[in-house]
Amino acid sequence: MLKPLYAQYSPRLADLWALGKPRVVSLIVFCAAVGAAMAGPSLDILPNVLASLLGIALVAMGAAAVNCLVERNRDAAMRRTQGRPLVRGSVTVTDAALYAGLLTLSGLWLLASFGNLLACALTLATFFGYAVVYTRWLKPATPQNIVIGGAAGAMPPVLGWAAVSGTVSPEAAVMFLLIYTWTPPHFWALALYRHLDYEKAGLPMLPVTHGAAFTRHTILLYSVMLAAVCVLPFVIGMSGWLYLAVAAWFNAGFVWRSWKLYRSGDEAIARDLFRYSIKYLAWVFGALILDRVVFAIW
Ligand code: HEM
Ligand SMILES: CC(C)=CCC/C(C)=C/CC/C(C)=C/COP(=O)(O)OP(=O)(O)O
Repeated sequence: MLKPLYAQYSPRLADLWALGKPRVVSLIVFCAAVGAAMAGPSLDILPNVLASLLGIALVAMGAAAVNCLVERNRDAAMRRTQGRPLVRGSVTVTDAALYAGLLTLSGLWLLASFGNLLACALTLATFFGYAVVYTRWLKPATPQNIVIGGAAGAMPPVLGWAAVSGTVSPEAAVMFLLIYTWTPPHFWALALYRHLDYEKAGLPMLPVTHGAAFTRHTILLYSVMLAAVCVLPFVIGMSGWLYLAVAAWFNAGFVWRSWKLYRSGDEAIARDLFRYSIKYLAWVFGALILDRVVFAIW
């Protein structure tokens, strides 16, 4: 006897969870939370802020699931992504589409109901920027994909700020610039030691189109630009000396690793820089909050 279709196939929760790229999204939500905290919310709107952050998390996971859906054939060609649920067939295309739709719509509903329309509209635009513009058009079209598409990834603190204040401000723009300048070296470090994957998938990433030496040089230039951008929160009076000290320490580590990579081209150094880039962003955004809290208590 044939079993009903759903008895033969049932997506495991762990597979659906993986589709939303939870580790990347956790840092995205942390940056959104810092953006929200920097806007100075009063305690009585805390439930609204938490609901808005949950909304941002759900839309970001929805966007990641759409990315996995659109890229399932490219993912099958790359070692790093071969184990993804849609490649293994542990989640069907229909289920992934329904899941992505459910996450995105419930996230947008939370933002519209407990945040405000500006935060909801900006989050929808960010979803479109990553899931459609970057994934569908930019990624296969140009080695500048990450530079242009990075604008979507840089939005989370702006979304957090907008959810609290209902506006966008120079402070939010500075936090945007931090992630925007950080994204290319974050990604190109990984692309350097995964260039064979990208070649196989036919994606025009910088190390594939312009070679490793050019990519290493560009990473170094971006890391110097990033160090300059990192001073901006202090310059515009948004943060104090504590932020500046932590940012200076982590920027020194970033430029030092980029310099070593530029000089040697060793793949182990590229791996180290990629891992460090994640720690870097968490600490620099953490320092924005730490600085605020310490000086409020002082
Ligand atoms: C369009 C911009 C971005 C690109 C192209 C990009 C690319 C990547 C890639 C290819 C990976 C490896 C993922 C894996 O091994 O499965 C990765 C990992 C990661 N990215 Fe990004 N990234 C971008 C933006 C961001 C942003 C904005 C954040 C956070 C604010 C972020 C945080 C992370 C984290 C935390 C990981 C590690 C995930 C893990 O350990 O599994 N990325 N990124
Ligand atoms: C709030 C909101 C809607 C945010 C959306 C922005 C977002 C999810 C950015 C994530 C960036 C990311 C996972 C890049 C991975 O690059 P890739 O997709 O090229 O990597 P892959 O090869 O691992 O798929």
